[in-house]
Order: sequence, then C-alpha cells, then structure tokens
Amino acid sequence: MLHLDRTPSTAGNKLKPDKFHNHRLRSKLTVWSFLFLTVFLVFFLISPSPSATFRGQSSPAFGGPQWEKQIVKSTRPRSTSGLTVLVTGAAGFVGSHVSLALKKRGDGVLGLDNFNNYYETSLKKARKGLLEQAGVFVIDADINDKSLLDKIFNVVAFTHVIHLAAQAGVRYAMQNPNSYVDSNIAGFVNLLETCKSSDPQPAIVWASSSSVYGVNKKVPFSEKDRTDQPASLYAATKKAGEAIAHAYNHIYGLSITGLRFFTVYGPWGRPDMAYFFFTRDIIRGKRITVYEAPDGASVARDFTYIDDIVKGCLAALDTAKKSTGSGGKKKGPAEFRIFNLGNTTPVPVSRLVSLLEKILKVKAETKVLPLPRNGDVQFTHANISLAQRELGYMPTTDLETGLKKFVRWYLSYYNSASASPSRKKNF
Ligand SMILES: O=C(O)[C@H]1O[C@H](OP(=O)(O)OP(=O)(O)OC[C@H]2O[C@@H](n3ccc(=O)[nH]c3=O)[C@H](O)[C@@H]2O)[C@H](O)[C@@H](O)[C@@H]1O
Repeated sequence: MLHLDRTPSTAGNKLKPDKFHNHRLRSKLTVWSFLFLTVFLVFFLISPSPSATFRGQSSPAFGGPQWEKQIVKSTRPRSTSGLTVLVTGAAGFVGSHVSLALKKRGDGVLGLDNFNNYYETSLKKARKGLLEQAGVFVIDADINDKSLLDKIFNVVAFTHVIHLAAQAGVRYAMQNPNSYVDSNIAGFVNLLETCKSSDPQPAIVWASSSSVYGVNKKVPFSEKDRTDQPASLYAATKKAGEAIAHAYNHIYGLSITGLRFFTVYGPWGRPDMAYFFFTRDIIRGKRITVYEAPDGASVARDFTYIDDIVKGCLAALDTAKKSTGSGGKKKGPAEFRIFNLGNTTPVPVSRLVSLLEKILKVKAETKVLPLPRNGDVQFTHANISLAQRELGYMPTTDLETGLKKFVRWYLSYYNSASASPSRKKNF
C-alpha cells in the first residue's frame, strides 16, 4: 500500500512528461510482447509433437558405422543362396520364432520391433535376448519411422520382408482403436512405401488374420469366401491391409503374400491370448470366464501350433516370386497370394479348458458367459488345401501336444523368472 501513498494527489503539469514516458514504455512493451509471442508460436509450430515423433521421426540414436556394421553382419546369409530378410515384429511371438528359424537355416536376418507395452515388455526383451544369442540384431524402432526404414534399406538390399509387426488382439480394439490404425494401416503403408521405392524391391510376406472371415457361417473358411463382414476393428484393419497390399502389388509390382493365421499358440506366446491367461489364472486359482454362444452352442477356434505356422511362413518366403518393379516403377505384373494357415481341427474353448486342467492337474474355476459383442466370433475353421498345394503346408501338432509344450515352457519361464533374472532357455 505504501506506493499508493506516494502517488501525487493532484494531476498537474508535472504529470505530463510521465504520461508521455509511460505511453512510450507501453508501446515498446507491446512490440516486444508481440515479437516474443510470434517467436514462441513459430517455435511451437515447427517443433515435432510427441505423436509426430511416434509416427515418423528418426531417433538420433540410429546410424553410424558401428550400427551399420551390426546390420550388415546380422543380414549376411551363410551361403550365396540364402535369403536376406527383414522381420518386423521380431520380438513378438511369431516374429521371434520365424527370425530364429531363418537364422538357424543360414539366412541373413534383421529384426525390427517397437517393444510397445501392449503386454509385458520383459517377455519381448527375453525373446530379443534369444535372437541376439543367435546372431540376429534387433532394432528398437517403429514401422511408422520412415526415415529409419529408408536408412536400413540404404544399408541392406533385402530379398524378402516378413511383416509381422501389428497391433494384435480382437477385444483390445474396443479400448484402443487408434493403435490398430497406427500399426496395421499407417505402419503397413509406411513399410510398403519404403519397399516399393527400394531397388531391388523385396518380396513381401505378411500376417493377415482368420478374423477377416468375420461372421461368415460357411465352414471351413476358404480363401475364396467373402471377407467383407468383420466383427472387430482388428479384423477390419487386417482386411484393409489385404486391400492395401493389393493396391501396392498392382501399382508398383511388389510381390506380396498374405497369410491368414488361425489362433496361433505355443511357447513364448502372447499373454493376452486365452490359452495363455487361462493357464496363468488356473495355476493361481483365479476364476476364468468361458464364453459360449447365445444358443448354448460352443465357441470354437482352429488353434494352430507355432511350429506349423513357422513352417508355413518359411514356405511362403521360399516360394515367393520376385517383385517386378524397382525404385517405385512397375515393370510387369507381380505375384499376389493369400493363404489360410490353420490347423483344420476346430476345438471348443471348453475343451481347451479341460485340456489345460489335465495338463496342469488343477481344476479350473470357471464362469460361463454368453459371447459378448466385443469382436469375438463364434468359430473359426480353416480350409488349408490351397496352402497345402502351393506351399506344401501340413500342420502336424494337435492341441493337446501343443499345449503340453506351451505349459512346459510357461512353467520353466515364469519359475526361472522369479528365481533368476536370466531366462535364456532355448525355443
Ligand atoms: O486367428 C486370428 O487371426 C486371431 O487369433 C487370436 O484371436 P482369438 O482367436 O480370438 O484368440 P483368443 O483371444 O485367445 O480367444 C480364443 C477363444 O477364447 C475365447 N475367450 C477369450 C477370452 C476369455 O476370457 N474367455 C473366452 O472364452 C474367445 O471367445 C475365443 O473363442 C489372436 O488374439 C488374434 O490376434 C489373431 O489375429
């Protein structure tokens, strides 16, 4: 309040110069504030937002001679007839198995994975550990990072790309729809953009899904059946992927093979899948929810064991014809294929539960609920005659045998995980 006391009580001539001075000061301040705001706005507009960083900016950590050396070493095939393959989603379930199988038979392999936290990242890191032991270098990056992809393709002339990076899971799409669009559509387009511009263009094999058959009633599902009735956003993005793949094949001469996987399970699997969390919950004595169809009919899946899927993936790579274009220009028609990779023996979910009870020797606490409208379909069943004919694909593992292998892995992985930090068991 003291300053108020010092204010002249009467206005007079003495006030005039002050008034003038104050006015100039105010204009100066206005100009400077305006300049400051402009600079701030310009800076704000040109600096990348967090989502832009996710969608396309390259991390400065990538690059340099040491990094390139690791890539070259990892992608060098053992013999001149070997493939040079980029595996996206390499720290994922199918990706890690496929990467190891390729490396084991002598192909050159580079892995790419964004290690997102859709499920426990420690499991993804453990898979990466196995790949590193086998000599596969895995880059921690997103398929939406265009400049990173371009950098990798500048270092290596890939003969093949197997694209397994995706946002998986049918039910999670209701919680996080954008994640499906980012990975399964935007990310796929980004990868195809790099592939189409590269010289030579690689042949591409990628993971579609049995879910594209949606609410179809005719079984077994054949590649010729309609796929325009998806029951989940996940299925819709996989169907969109198939359409996008066709466009890139048509315009740029990319050789593309889509594989419709049917509920793949096995060791090093995905914790978001029913067989995996049923096992965990049964062991812990936690109640599991088993869905049944509204009319009391069973809900069934054509569960397919991981080793069978890996054989299908390798056969798809080996039989893929070369892309015909180069540097973004088509030079002739290129191969476009789609195959079902299933087991051909649908099993009710109730049977999955009783098999787990038998293997674990624990009675499951179950709650039966009608199949909710959350993206799940009532049944899947693959007709695999096309894959049989063209790829020599023949699944050999029934659900009980596969689940035994899964449970053995599960117990050893999680027991040793709690006992020691190193979980370097072999596949
Ligand atoms: O075939 C495919 O393409 C898809 O297979 C699986 O999807 P899904 O077959 O639904 O596998 P789970 O989520 O493991 O469900 C298996 C079965 O268990 C049932 N379920 C699931 C969860 C639950 O709490 N209770 C239950 O009975 C489901 O209705 C379904 O019939 C994968 O999660 C998808 O990523 C993949 O694309």
